[in-house]
This record gives sequence, C-alpha cells and structure tokens, in this order.
Amino acid sequence: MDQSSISRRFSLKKIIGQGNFGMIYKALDTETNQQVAIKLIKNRNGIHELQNEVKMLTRLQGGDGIPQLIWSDRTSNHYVMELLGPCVNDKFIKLNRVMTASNFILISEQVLERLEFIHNKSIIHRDLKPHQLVMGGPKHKKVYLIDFGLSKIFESQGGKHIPYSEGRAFVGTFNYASLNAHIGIQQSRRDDLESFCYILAYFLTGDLPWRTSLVTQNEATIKKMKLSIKPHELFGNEVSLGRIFNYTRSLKFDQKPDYIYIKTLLDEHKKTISNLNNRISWKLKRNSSMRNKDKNTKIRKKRNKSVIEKIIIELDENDMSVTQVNNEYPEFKTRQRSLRKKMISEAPTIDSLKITQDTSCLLV
Ligand SMILES: Nc1ncnc2c1ncn2[C@@H]1O[C@H](COP(=O)(O)OP(=O)(O)OP(=O)(O)O)[C@@H](O)[C@H]1O
Repeated sequence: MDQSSISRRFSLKKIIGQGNFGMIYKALDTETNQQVAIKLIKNRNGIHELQNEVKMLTRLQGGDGIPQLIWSDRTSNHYVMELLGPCVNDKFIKLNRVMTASNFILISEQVLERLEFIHNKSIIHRDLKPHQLVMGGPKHKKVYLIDFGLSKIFESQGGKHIPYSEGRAFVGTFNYASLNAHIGIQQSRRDDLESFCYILAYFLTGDLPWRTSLVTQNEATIKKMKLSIKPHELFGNEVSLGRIFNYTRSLKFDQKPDYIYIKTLLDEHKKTISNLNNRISWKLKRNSSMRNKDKNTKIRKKRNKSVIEKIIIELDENDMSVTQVNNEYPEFKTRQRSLRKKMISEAPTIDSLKITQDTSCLLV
C-alpha cells in the first residue's frame, strides 16, 4: 500500500502519546471503521528504530498482550497498530504511586508472561520500563508490552546465541537498565529480567533507591548503586521478590531463565495477599490490607524532596527515565546503507501532517 492509499484509509484524530522517537496518534481506519493507533517517527533519525520495531512486532504477532500490527511498510515513517488504553505508569502516578497488592501481582504475572513469550520468539526487549506497559484488550484489563524499537534477536533459527561481548554503547533507560547494560556488556534475556525486577520494586514501593533524590539521578550514581544494591533495599521484607532479583543476577549470559521458578516466587508473594481480585482494577479501595503503600511503609523512603525536585523526578523530567540510544550503536550503524538511504529520502516528515480545522489530521 502506498503513501496516498494510507492517507485515504486512515484519518488521524489526535495525539495520544509520545516518546523519544515517535508520536502516537489515534486514528480511524475508514476501511473497517475501527479506531487504531499510528506510530509516526518524530524525525528521520528514528527510522531505524521504527523499522526495527516493525520487524520485531511482525515476529511477535499473535502473542497475548502484544499490539496487533494493522499496517506497515518497510520504507514508511509510520505504522498502524491496534489502539490500546492507558499507560500503566500514568495510572500509577495518578494514584500517587500506590498500587493495590492485587494489581501488583496481576501486572507482575502478566509482564513475566510477556517476557517469556518474546524470549521464546528469540527477542529481547532491552528497554523495559513502566512506561512500556499499556492496558489493552476488552475493557482494558490486560497488560500489553509495547515499544520494540530497541529490541534485538538474540539467537539464530538454529538456536545459536549471540556472542558475549563487552564495551557496548548503552542502550535502554538508566533508571530501569540492568547493571550489565550500564557496564557495557551485550544484553541478553537476563537483562530484561533484571529490568523486570526494578519495575516490580517501583510498583511495590512507589520508587527506586536511585530515584528518590535528584542527587542520585545521574548515570554514574545509578550504576554505582546497582553495583551494591541488596534485595531488601528494593523489596523490603518481601523475601520471595528479593529472591527473584538474586536469581536474575545469578543468570549466565546465554542461560535460558527458569520462568516457572520466577512464577513460583511470584506465587509465594501472592499467598500473602488478601482481597485478591481476578482482574486489574484502578479503583482504589481504602482497604489497608490491599495497599502496598501500607504494607511497605518501611521501605518507602521518607520523602523530603523539595517541591521542584519532586516534580522533576515524579514527572520523569530528567533523562534518567528516558530511553537512551547512541546513534553510533553498532546494530543501527551496520544496516544496509542503500536501503537506509532510500528510506531517508522517501520518508515523509512530520511536517507532512496537515491539521484540518476540526483538529483531526490527515496524512498527505
Ligand atoms: N497502540 C497504542 N495505543 C495507545 N497508546 C499507545 C500505543 N502505543 C503507544 N502508546 C502510548 O504512547 C506512548 C509512547 O509510545 P512509545 O513508547 O512506543 O514511543 P517511543 O517514542 O518509542 O518511546 P520511547 O521514548 O520510550 O522510546 C506510550 O507510553 C503509550 O502511552
């Protein structure tokens, strides 16, 4: 399908999200009369990530909690996918970073399932963070994993794992990256699982040890803190969660994680929860036994941040929660240059979006 037919088929409505690379638009698919989401790169530098994302999503199609790809083209600066609901992190922030114990376990289990699925498809995510978890499916009750722009295939069809290497450029997000990612070791399945642990700690306690002050919000300090971090500093008395962290840190570079073992540890945590719901719900009941906030007051650090500091950290207005990608990153550097050149010359820019008077947009 060429650019003109896509402009006839999809009518852009409004911006519903944006990240480093892309703008996400809500749009109407006039062929099916369905609401869809269109990811359009902000500028031509994002073309590599977009192309990579389409490749990964194509491989992952059909997976539970993976956005359905509706339209894509190798040379285009956008692709169309199913429209999802609110971002889990936005919901969490709106609730003053308090998550019910029930939501916590349901979300954790689903994220683990997504990771096992993508790993079984030979893909590592490499940029896992709460911002990449979006509610979707019927009544928005399911957790979807999004943003595969930095993902990578870690094994060949014959099952040969990518080789261990050091001195890699950092790729990912400082607040949630594994220690090895900071050190420059080639990432593998274990790194996704370590990021998973940081997400768990963030949802459980409302913060991460390096996220509590602007003084610690720099890469060198985050890396230093991750070097010596102990499970109880992340998870307090939640021993089974701490054991997940220890396990992920013990994994060898090319080792297949034992997802069943991790699930067993999540189950142990689950047993301590009363009032367990079977579906994720964002209606916060004032029932202390359901609130991680009350359960984990000890590890919720006393927050005596200044108002400005609080705003900067909580809105993730510093770079530590923003995806970092080095333009010199080898994978993007070694892409077929001819194809790259072709895409860059053909790809329309965001300027080619015309906003019509009724504030809906059209791709022209
Ligand atoms: N299919 C979708 N339906 C609804 N909202 C979406 C969809 N995809 C993404 N979003 C929203 O848009 C936001 C940005 O999307 P995404 O993370 O893919 O962009 P990005 O530019 O790759 O971000 P990053 O800077 O993390 O790399 C998400 O956090 C989410 O809130």
